[in-house]
Amino acid sequence: MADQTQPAGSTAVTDQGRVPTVVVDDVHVVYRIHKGATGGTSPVSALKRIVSRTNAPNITEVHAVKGVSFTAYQGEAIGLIGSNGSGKSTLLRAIAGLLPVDRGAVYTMGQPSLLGVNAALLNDLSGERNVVLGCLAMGMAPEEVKRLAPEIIEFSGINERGDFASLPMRTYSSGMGARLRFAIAAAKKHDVLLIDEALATGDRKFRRRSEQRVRELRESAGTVFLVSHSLSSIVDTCERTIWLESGVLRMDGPTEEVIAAYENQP
Ligand SMILES: Nc1ncnc2c1ncn2[C@@H]1O[C@H](COP(=O)(O)OP(=O)(O)OP(=O)(O)O)[C@@H](O)[C@H]1O
Repeated sequence: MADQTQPAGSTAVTDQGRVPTVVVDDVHVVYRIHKGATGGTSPVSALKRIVSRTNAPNITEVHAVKGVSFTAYQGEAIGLIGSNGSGKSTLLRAIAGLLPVDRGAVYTMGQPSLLGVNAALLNDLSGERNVVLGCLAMGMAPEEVKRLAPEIIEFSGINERGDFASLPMRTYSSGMGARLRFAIAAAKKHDVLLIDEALATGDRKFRRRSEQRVRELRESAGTVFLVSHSLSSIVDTCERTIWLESGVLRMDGPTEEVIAAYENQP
């Protein structure tokens, strides 16, 4: 959701001259899972319910994010940590505007870009074609795409073991696909870039390159969020970290302090 209280392009400067890019205000996200009275949501069970006129499906609720609030500023890289199922990916998707919030609100500068390992590229098209489509979809001009495409392919490293850029993406390993997705998204300057585990999928050499790129994106005044189970990636990339547990914000502060508390929990 875009900030409706600020006209586009305005820079409300608060808190010692820092420019806020994302304001998360008491956000709750609830997933509603439809469980059929006769078991399941398949067309077969739905038809059985219709024919037998049994009750509408039961709905189970999962309250994945519970009242989270924080403000992110321009130039910050913020790590999101927490155990499995603590709500990290859900919060990122809510910031990206891909999930509706149940209560509270998210205000962002521009449209945040979510870079996940599942970001959509077309498997039947070559890496090269996906680079072009991905860049056009991010709003780049065709000349800019033409200029940047070789750099993106090189950054992704997919051609290190042969000419994979001209082969369909379905021939890529999952790591190669993730690297290409990262390379495409990182080619553009984003006001707010959300990265979900993408760095963890590359090999060591690629990880170093991508961490360097995250630093550059930060320096070009964007805000970067990084969800990762690799605490070393978070330490190397982020100076601020938010720790979520069971959907609740447990701690928000300098990375070393938050990671020390996370590692020392009983
Ligand atoms: N599409 C969905 N439908 C229903 N419940 C979901 C869905 N996605 C996530 N959940 C639930 O929401 C909660 C938070 O999940 P989420 O994926 O945000 O956690 P996470 O911290 O990113 O986990 P992980 O570290 O394992 O990736 C979990 O209880 C999960 O079961």
